Amino acid sequence: MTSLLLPIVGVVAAVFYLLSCFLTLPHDPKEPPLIRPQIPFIGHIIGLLRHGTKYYSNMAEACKQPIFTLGVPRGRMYIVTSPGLIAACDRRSKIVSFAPYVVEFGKRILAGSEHSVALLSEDLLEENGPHGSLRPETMAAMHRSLVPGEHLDGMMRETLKSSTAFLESATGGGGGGREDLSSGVPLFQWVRRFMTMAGTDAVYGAEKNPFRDDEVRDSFWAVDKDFALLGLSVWPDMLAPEGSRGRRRFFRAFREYYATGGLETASYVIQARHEANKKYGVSDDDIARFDLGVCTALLVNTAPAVGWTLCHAFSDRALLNELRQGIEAVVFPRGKPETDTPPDTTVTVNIMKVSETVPLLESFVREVLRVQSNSASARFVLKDTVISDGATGPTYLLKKDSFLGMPSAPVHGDEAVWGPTANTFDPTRFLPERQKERKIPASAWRTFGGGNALCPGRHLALREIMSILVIMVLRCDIEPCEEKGRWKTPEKRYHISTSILTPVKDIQVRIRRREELRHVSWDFVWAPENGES
Ligand code: HEM
Repeated sequence: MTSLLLPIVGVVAAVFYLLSCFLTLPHDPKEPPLIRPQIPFIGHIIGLLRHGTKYYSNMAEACKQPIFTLGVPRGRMYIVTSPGLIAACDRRSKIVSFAPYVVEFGKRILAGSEHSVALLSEDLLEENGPHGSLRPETMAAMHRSLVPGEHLDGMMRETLKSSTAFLESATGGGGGGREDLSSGVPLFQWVRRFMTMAGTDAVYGAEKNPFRDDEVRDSFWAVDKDFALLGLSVWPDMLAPEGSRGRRRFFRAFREYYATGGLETASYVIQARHEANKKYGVSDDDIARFDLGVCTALLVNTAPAVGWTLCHAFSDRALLNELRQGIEAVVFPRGKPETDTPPDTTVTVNIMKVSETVPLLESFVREVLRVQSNSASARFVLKDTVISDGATGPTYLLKKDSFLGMPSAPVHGDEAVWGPTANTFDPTRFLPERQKERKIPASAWRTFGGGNALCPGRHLALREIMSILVIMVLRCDIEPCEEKGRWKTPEKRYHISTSILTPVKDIQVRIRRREELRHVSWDFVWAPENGES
């Protein structure tokens, strides 16, 4: 019997050895420690397919390393969880680069022409500087147009015009409103509807915004729904028919937008991007395709972020009261108008002033984004490089052609960084006075990523979220239809296209105007106090 078993064991060992030579790349002891999967070779892939980006958190929790290597067939993935090493990667962001993902996105999701993909692939290491190739030039244009200042203020005015028009007609001026929100709406879906319009009106100009056509709006969200399948780039019409059709409809709408003078009514960010694209010879057809990328960045995170913000605010009575009191102290310096005030009394609310005067608003929104963020900050190592945590920390070799991820969830839940309350929701965490208590490294708040891929839309996103929060807290009450009005934290769905998660099942809520302020008409504006823009 033993004589029979020995050759079998020998053959199995030889096959295993050959497979491991073929499937796994050699691991240098100078690289981050290797975490072997429970199922040889493919265990990490199965884990990622089953758990999505949550798998990084599971592995980080299990191995408790500041950086580690996951071996996958013919490749390696480095996962970074310590803020010091994240900062080191961000400082090398031309080598530990986001650019290859933009090329893949351009190829697979935007279905760009060979010419435009070649343009995106030029000078990946950015050796020719910020004006030497298409991607850095376009990103420079976006950062320039989305920093706080007159262009951003202009976009905020459009956002408010669009969202308040929707909310006014939905929740009604004085009366019930166009929609019967008091009998229940799915909160995240409802928010997504008006945030889609508000965001795209601000960026493309309300007059010719292609999203004014419901079919274009639905087409965009069909693409988002089929994002992973479209990303496979294999028979999109068969595997993702809705997304593929939606993509064609979207491209057609944006070609028409530019052909009919849309650029003249667009915001500065679209004009600046257009100029950069034209400088490098991107065709009109590809410019329309690139706009699918703009809309994805603009909408897929901001809409669920507003949904979560409303959930957190309205599910905690004490917090809601504190937010209301803070906002009302700015809006009604002489006290709330009496209920017998004439019904046409209009109160003008400068949201910019409110958000500057009530620091709890921004602190609260940042905390919502901390707990609901699941960004991956995916990178590709373009050259062998060595990183270390500070001047004296251990060093790690990162090998060329490896994937590197800096997932936000493990850093956002790290007690060594945030203290013992890391895993609880604390709306005051980001208040300026609390920041003095505990020094949080800038690289520990990863909601908007970092390095040269840092989200250029972060100021716009924060302002949009705070504005909707102020409007809803002042005007409305929201309560779930089920569970006798009690809020229940919904289970979250992990996506590959978004950093902010969405609920697996939407929350059915009743939205009503606040009874005691039913007689007030509101005018929400965004205006710098010095009136410069
Ligand atoms: C709550 C809302 C938002 C969140 C959580 C968010 C988050 C992110 C994250 C995590 C990244 C990748 C950064 C990295 O890998 O290090 C990113 C990139 C980007 N975001 Fe945002 N974002 C939001 C809203 C916006 C908005 C409103 C815009 C406006 C257009 C925008 C435009 C972009 C662009 C263009 C990039 C790509 C940057 C590059 O290629 O270098 N985002 N965002």
